[in-house]
Amino acid sequence: MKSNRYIRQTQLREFGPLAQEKLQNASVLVVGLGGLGIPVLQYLNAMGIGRLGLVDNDIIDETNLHRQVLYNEAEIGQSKIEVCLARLKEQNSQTIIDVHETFLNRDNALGIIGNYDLVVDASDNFPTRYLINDACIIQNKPFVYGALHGFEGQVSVFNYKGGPTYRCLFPVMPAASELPSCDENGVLGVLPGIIGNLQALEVVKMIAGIGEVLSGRLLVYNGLNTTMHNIRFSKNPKHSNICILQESYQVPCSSDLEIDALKLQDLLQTDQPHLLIDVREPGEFMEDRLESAVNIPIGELEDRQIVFDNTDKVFLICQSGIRSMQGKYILQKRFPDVKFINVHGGLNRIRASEPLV
Ligand SMILES: Nc1ncnc2c1ncn2[C@@H]1O[C@H](COP(=O)(O)OP(=O)(O)OP(=O)(O)O)[C@@H](O)[C@H]1O
Repeated sequence: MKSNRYIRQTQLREFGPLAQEKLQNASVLVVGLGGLGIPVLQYLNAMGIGRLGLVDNDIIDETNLHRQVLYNEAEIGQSKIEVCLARLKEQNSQTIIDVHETFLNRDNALGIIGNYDLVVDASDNFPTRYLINDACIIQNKPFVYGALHGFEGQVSVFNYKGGPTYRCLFPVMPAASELPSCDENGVLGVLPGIIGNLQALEVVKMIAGIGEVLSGRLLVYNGLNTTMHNIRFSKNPKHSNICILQESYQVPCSSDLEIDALKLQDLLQTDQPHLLIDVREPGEFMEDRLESAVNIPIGELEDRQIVFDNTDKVFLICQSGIRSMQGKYILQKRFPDVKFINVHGGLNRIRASEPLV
């Protein structure tokens, strides 16, 4: 008997029964069953992706519940993958679901990823993200990236039809001191829902062959002022020719290349020559900026001419400290003799500390 299950999406002229059939024939691996992975899986499963792969080895914690909305109170302490499997089966009995009850690592990545058409990175750490990137390059699979920090989220599609990869944008893994500390890992429950849904949409567009895939563009969503910016970037063959996985994927130990945003203003008032580069988009810069900042959007850092004069320190700032950290890597590679310092916490941290007028 013909089912009406997908009729409300097959009715869309640009989508139609053919695209539905493509979803049915597709396989997608989702790495991480947390804040991002759950909305991704619920929608891909509901929309009729034929085969889904789940990877995670975590258990449900009470602090997950405000954003990982598939899990409930009675399931605290239970395996995420088991609970997910049961829920997804209830939701759509036709989907084939593979479970990989493990963390993706250097030894299992190629074996697991090789079985799927594309990968969704819904993890929460840099080693996993770089591992997924490298394994996807080796196996020629696209991967959909999503990341969160505070009220900001990022989405992109890497390695799509030979397009730019994660390393074209962020060549090397940030060092330990450049990562947000544990007490700054807060996330508003709804934000992963928004970012995860954008990831799911990119998956569906790629498989169905509709719309314009977010390849070569980093979408930055700011939940506080409800803005979305696209940062364009291109392929860099230096960073995208990968044939084997690295020996290990670990956050490197680190140095002193970061300053707390609250200390920045004191420092700017000293006589020491400095340059403060704001790597946000021009629209964001016009809305709010520090007085001495010059604006060079992150997408222009690779090519724009920059004059350092006698400056021995260059500070990089953005809204939350994430894009500026990424900008630091781009500039450090271009100008190895200059000291670039990321402003940790960015403008958000400075503005939050100011008294209300
Ligand atoms: N290498 C990996 N392989 C598979 N899953 C991973 C890997 N690294 C992280 N994950 C999973 O990705 C998910 C990320 O979820 P999320 O960012 O919402 O945070 P969490 O780890 O559940 O919670 P918290 O950060 O509060 O401890 C987690 O379930 C985590 O176990």
